[in-house]
Amino acid sequence: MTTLTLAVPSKGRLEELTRDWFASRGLTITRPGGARSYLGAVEGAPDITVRFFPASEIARELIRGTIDLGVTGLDLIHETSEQGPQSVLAAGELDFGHADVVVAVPDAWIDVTHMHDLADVASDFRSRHGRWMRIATKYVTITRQHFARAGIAEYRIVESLGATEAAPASGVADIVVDITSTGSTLAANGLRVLEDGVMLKSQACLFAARAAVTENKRDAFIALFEQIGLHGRIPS
Ligand SMILES: Nc1ncnc2c1ncn2[C@@H]1O[C@H](COP(=O)(O)OP(=O)(O)OP(=O)(O)O)[C@@H](O)[C@H]1O
Ligand SMILES: O=P(O)(O)OC[C@H]1O[C@H](OP(=O)(O)OP(=O)(O)O)[C@H](O)[C@@H]1O
Repeated sequence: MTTLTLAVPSKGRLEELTRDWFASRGLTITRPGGARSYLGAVEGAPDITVRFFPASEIARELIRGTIDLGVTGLDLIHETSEQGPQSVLAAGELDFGHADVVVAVPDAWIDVTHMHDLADVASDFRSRHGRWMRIATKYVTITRQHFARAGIAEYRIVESLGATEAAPASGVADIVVDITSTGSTLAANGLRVLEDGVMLKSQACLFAARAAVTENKRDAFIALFEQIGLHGRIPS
């Protein structure tokens, strides 16, 4: 029997929604070893092995090809590989986990409404303040690519793994690149998204590893995709 390895978010906001999504398609994901076990199963489908990983590790392992299928945010695929979605096979958008990766500046920067204004600020920053403009983010790849496209090179990235929106007020950085859905965290921290500051629109997606769709796994993919309503969506 050919086995498919499916990775499911182990924590965070995507965990429950992913399990709900599969359940609504008749696949009940179980965690026989309890909440702290990282191995799972699908009821009635012994040919599927479930592994629980943080969403960011699912992106990494899909790109490496150590798992066959996984659910993660599109933002994390873009962030984990310079090649973005080309580094994996997209199987379906799951219509939850909608959020945008954005550039946001302090409300007080009233003259800065677009990326071209930010380009002016960045090029003057050093002469005015004696240092580069600093961007707090965990989205280093996405920021570099987007700022290069906008012609902005004069900045420094301050890597931030949590509470990124606090960085400008605490003096750790000047602006942020972060993910947002309701916008309330940015607003609560006195930050405003530039009018052309949406860098990426993300949602949770099902991806397959490029190396996974082999001849001997093809039937297993077809059976699973039939069951979850992604008929004809076998990536190739
Ligand atoms: N505010 C949000 N609204 C909707 N989706 C979000 C939001 N924040 C994050 N996401 C999506 O969920 C994914 C995982 O975010 P989450 O914060 O749950 O990550 P995690 O890996 O569990 O946590 P950590 O970053 O602390 O390890 C993000 O990459 C993004 O696709
Ligand atoms: O636009 P909003 O609805 O305010 O959401 C934005 C927040 O959501 C995410 O954090 P999360 O809540 O996942 O926690 P984290 O900061 O620990 O990653 C993200 O990092 C933002 O901080």
